[in-house]
Amino acid sequence: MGRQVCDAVEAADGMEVVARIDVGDDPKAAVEAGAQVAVDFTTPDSALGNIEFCVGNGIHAVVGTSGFGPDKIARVERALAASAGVGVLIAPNFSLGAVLMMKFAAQASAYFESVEIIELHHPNKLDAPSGTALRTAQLIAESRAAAGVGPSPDATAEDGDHHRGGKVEDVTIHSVRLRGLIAHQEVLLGGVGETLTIRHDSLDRASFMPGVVLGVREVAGHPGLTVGLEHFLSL
Ligand SMILES: NC(=O)C1=CN([C@@H]2O[C@H](COP(=O)(O)OP(=O)(O)OC[C@H]3O[C@@H](n4cnc5c(N)ncnc54)[C@H](OP(=O)(O)O)[C@@H]3O)[C@@H](O)[C@H]2O)C=CC1
Ligand SMILES: O=C(O)C1=N[C@H](C(=O)O)C[C@H](O)C1
Repeated sequence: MGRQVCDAVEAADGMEVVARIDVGDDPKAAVEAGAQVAVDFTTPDSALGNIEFCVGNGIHAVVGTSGFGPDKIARVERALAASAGVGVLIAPNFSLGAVLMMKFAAQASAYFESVEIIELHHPNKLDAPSGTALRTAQLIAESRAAAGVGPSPDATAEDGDHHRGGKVEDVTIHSVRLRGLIAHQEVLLGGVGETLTIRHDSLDRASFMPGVVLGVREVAGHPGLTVGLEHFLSL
C-alpha cells in the first residue's frame, strides 16, 4: 500500500511526495521536508506512534492502517486535544464500493432478523477480523439499536473452538484468508423466507487510491478526528 499510495499522491494534481518513511527511518525527515499531510499504511503496532508524532508536529494524518479500537482512538483524541487545527482521518476502508457496502448493510440490517459478516482477504494480512468488518459490525449495531432490533437468533449451545466465528457488538464475523484474494466482504441478512447478500470486492489495490487522495486533499479542512471516509463524501 505504501508504494502504491506514493505513486497515487505523486500523480495527483497539486500534490507532491516530500518524504517516504519506511520502518527504521527517522520520521523527523517528514518534518524537515515540510510535509503538510502524512499517510500511514503500516501495522497496528506502529500506526498510533506515527499519528502521535505527526499530530505533535502539526502534520495532518490520513490513516489506513487497521486495528483502531476504542483505546487507540482515545489516544488519538488526546493527542489532537493538544494540537488545535490538526486533522486526522482514520478510514477502515478507502474504496468507494466498500464505504457504500457498509452504509447499505447498516441500513438493511434494521429490517432483517439475522445478520452475519464474512470478510475474505489475502493470507499476508496481519489482523483478523479486518478493520472493515469491525466497522461494519459497529455501524450495524448502531442501526439495529436505533431501530429496536434484537440480536440475531442463534441456538448454538456450545462453540468452544469458534466454528461460529467471533462476535463484535453482537454481530458474528467470519474471517477467511486465501491465496489469490485481495479484500472482499459479504454481509448476509436473513428474514422469514428470504435472504439478502451485500457483497463488495476490491479486485485491485488501485480501488483504495482515489479515497486516499481525497483524504489527503480534505483532511486539513476537517480539524480533529474523523473516522470513516463517508464523512468526506456526499453520500
Ligand atoms: N483502509 C484501507 O482502505 C486499507 C487498509 N489497509 C491496511 O493498511 C495496513 C498496511 O497494509 P499492507 O500495505 O498490505 O501491509 P504490508 O505489511 O505489506 O506493509 C506494511 C509496511 O509498513 C512498514 N512499517 C511497519 N512499521 C512502520 C513504521 N513505524 N514506519 C514506517 N513503516 C512501517 C512495514 O515494514 P516491514 O515489512 O519492514 O515491517 C511494511 O513495509 C494494514 O493494517 C492493512 O489492514 C490495507 C489496504 C487498504
Ligand atoms: O489488509 C488489507 O488488505 C485490507 N485492510 C483493510 C481492513 O482491514 O479492512 C481494508 C481492506 O479490507 C484491505
